Order: sequence, then structure tokens, then C-alpha cells
Amino acid sequence: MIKVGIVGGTGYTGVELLRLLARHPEVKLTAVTSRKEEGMPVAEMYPSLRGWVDIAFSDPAKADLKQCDVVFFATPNGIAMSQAQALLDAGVKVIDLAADYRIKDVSTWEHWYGMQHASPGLIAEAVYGLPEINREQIRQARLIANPGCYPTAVQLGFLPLIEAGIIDTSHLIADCKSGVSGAGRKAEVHALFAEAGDNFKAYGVAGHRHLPEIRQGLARVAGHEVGLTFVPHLTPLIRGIHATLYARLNKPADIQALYEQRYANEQFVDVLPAGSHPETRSVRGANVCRIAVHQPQGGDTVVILSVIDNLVKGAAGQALQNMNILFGLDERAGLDVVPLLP
Ligand SMILES: NC(=O)C1=CN([C@@H]2O[C@H](COP(=O)(O)OP(=O)(O)OC[C@H]3O[C@@H](n4cnc5c(N)ncnc54)[C@H](OP(=O)(O)O)[C@@H]3O)[C@@H](O)[C@H]2O)C=CC1
Ligand SMILES: CC(=O)N[C@@H](CCC(=O)OP(=O)(O)O)C(=O)O
Repeated sequence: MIKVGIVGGTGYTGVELLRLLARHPEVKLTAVTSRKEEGMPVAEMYPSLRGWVDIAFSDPAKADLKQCDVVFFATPNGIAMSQAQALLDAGVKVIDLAADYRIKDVSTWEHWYGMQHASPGLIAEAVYGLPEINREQIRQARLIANPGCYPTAVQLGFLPLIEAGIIDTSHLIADCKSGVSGAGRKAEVHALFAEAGDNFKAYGVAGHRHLPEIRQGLARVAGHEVGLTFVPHLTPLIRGIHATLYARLNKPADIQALYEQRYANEQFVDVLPAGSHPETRSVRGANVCRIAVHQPQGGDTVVILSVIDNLVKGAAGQALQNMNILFGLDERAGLDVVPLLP
């Protein structure tokens, strides 16, 4: 059995990891931390996990994480970067759901995240955990930088077009909407029911910290810098991201066939029939990205619709997919979940 630790088990991505790991056949949950809830049984805080998870939260400073085979950091940005080295030295693999190791250029990271990096020496080694691009490197990794939620939806949406070299990569547009759980469980005014409910707004138009992450990923695939306008919006959903992506074709192509072929062997990317409009509720609770491809009026503008559950393919599910790859397990282990309707 793989001994698993979670730092930050009370947050939305932490409890989502617990939900998925509870059904994983090869996992023994060894430590789940919370500074505020030390000693409280997990199932007392989250009754949905009664009968599934039978350990209590421990203080991260006291938890013996070095006895684990893998530790997930479901913590705010800037936590894993101070603790990863000691765990790696003890032979523990680390999967960070935050952004500490996502950006390869440390000064870019420090600019967007507003703090000094505590372990810049590990950034080069960290593997960006988007399996649909980096599966082979993930297999060999000790340290995984799990992608952000918007970056997952946007990169999977643009990837086939960029790989095929058939679009103008200098003017990409990603118009994205997120549910409120994307902001985490901590109390914040903009996430209050009376603020976020029955309301819809853009934010971060001048610059969002996912912009450099998406640009870096797409540039790697393109082999050169890309121009991207990224506009996130907050919607009155709890879960879900809907990304509407625009690009200009520079040569004619059968886009539907391109996407179907690119993702034919990907278990967690579903290319819908031509003309479809994917809904966020069609992925709720499941580790899947559903994509539909459009070329309105047969013109040269391609519109890609990409939906994920921000907490699953956008965070905890993808982290578990990465764990399965790291340990040579069936990639679907613990992830064979049917989306929840309505
Ligand atoms: N929500 C989402 O859709 C997504 C989130 N992410 C990223 O995943 C990470 C977790 O997000 P989310 O679950 O939403 O966050 P939450 O705010 O919901 O939870 C954060 C967790 O971290 C713990 N924590 C906070 N500060 C510290 C600390 N200094 N040391 C140890 N533990 C700490 C908290 O518990 P306590 O304070 O009791 O210790 C809590 O369990 C973030 O980096 C986020 O950016 C990535 C993709 C999507
Ligand atoms: C709705 C909302 O607030 N979303 C968050 C992004 C989600 C997130 O947690 O960011 P990471 O994926 O980088 O960890 C935001 O815009 O800051």
C-alpha cells in the first residue's frame, strides 16, 4: 500500500483528495494535517466521509510526514517550497497543488506571487503535472507541480491546435469562468453568498497569476513565445470552469478530427461530437475535461469550449492522476467516478 500524507486537509482541494483517495485500492491514508483542527476526526468535520476516512487531523509541525511514500500539499502558495526538500531527502515524493514549482523562471514567479522563493534550486527538477503533455517525465519525477485550474482547461483546449502549427499563436484569447470554490474555503468577502450569488463579474483583466503559467505551457508546445489574452470571471457556481478559447486558423484543417486523434488515448479528455456545447455539470466531481470544437460559419476563427471541475481535473483529481503515474499504477485508480447530476 502507498502511504499518503496530505498537508492542508480541511480545504476544498484537501477534502476532495480525501474523497477520491477513500476509494483508491492501493492507498493507506497516513497523515492529514490542519493547524486549526488538530485532533478533530476528519469525519466529524466532513460527515460525508464517515465510514470512509477514520483518522484525525494532526498539526503539520508534529505530523510524521517522512514516513509517507507521497505527500500532497493542498496548501496556499508558498508553503510547499519550504518543506519539499526535507521530504525529498527522506525519499518521499511530493505533489504540490499550489503554484510553488509551476513557473520555471524564478523572477517571473516572484513577481506574480509577491514573495521570495524559498527553494529555487528545486524548480528545475519539478515536473509540471499535466499528464496529457508530460506523462513520461511524470513517471520519473520526485516532485510534481500540479497545474492550476484555469491553466488545465486552457492548455488542454489549445494544445492540439498549437501542436499542429495551424493557428496564429500571437493572438490567442481565453475567456474563462470559474465557480466560487476556486477561491478556496477561507473566508473572503467576494466569495460570500450575497456577493457571489446572483452575480457575474470579470476580474484580473490587467493580469492574473495564471497568465504566466498558461503562456509558459503553450510556449513550450509551440517552441516560441505566444500572445495570450486571459480574462477570468467569477460565476455563481460552486464548482466548475468553462473556458471559451478563440484562435485564428492560418491554414484549413479538419479540427474535429485533429482533436479526436490527439486525445484518442487520453482517458480523462473527452472530445464531444461536432457542434456540442459542454456543460460544467457534465464534469462535476469527475476527473475529466470535456472539449467541443467549433468553426462558426466556416470562417477562420476557431472556438474551443473546454470544461472541467476546478476541484478535480483542475486540482485534486489531477494530483491523484499524477500519483498513479508516479507509482506505476492504473491511471484511473480512485478516479473512476461518474459525474454528479443535477
Ligand atoms: N480551489 C481550487 O479550485 C484550486 C486550488 N488550487 C490550489 O490548491 C491549494 C489549496 O487550495 P484550497 O484547497 O482551495 O485552499 P483552502 O483555503 O480551501 O485550504 C487551505 C488548506 O491549507 C491549510 N493551511 C493554510 N495555511 C497553512 C500553512 N501555513 N501551513 C500548513 N497548512 C496550511 C489550511 O488548514 P489550516 O489553516 O487549518 O492549517 C487548509 O486545510 C492552493 O494553493 C490553491 O491555489 C489549485 C487548483 C484549483
Ligand atoms: C475563483 C477564483 O478565485 N479562482 C482562483 C484561481 C484558482 C486557484 O486556486 O488558483 P491555483 O490553481 O493557481 O492554485 C483565482 O482566480 O485566484
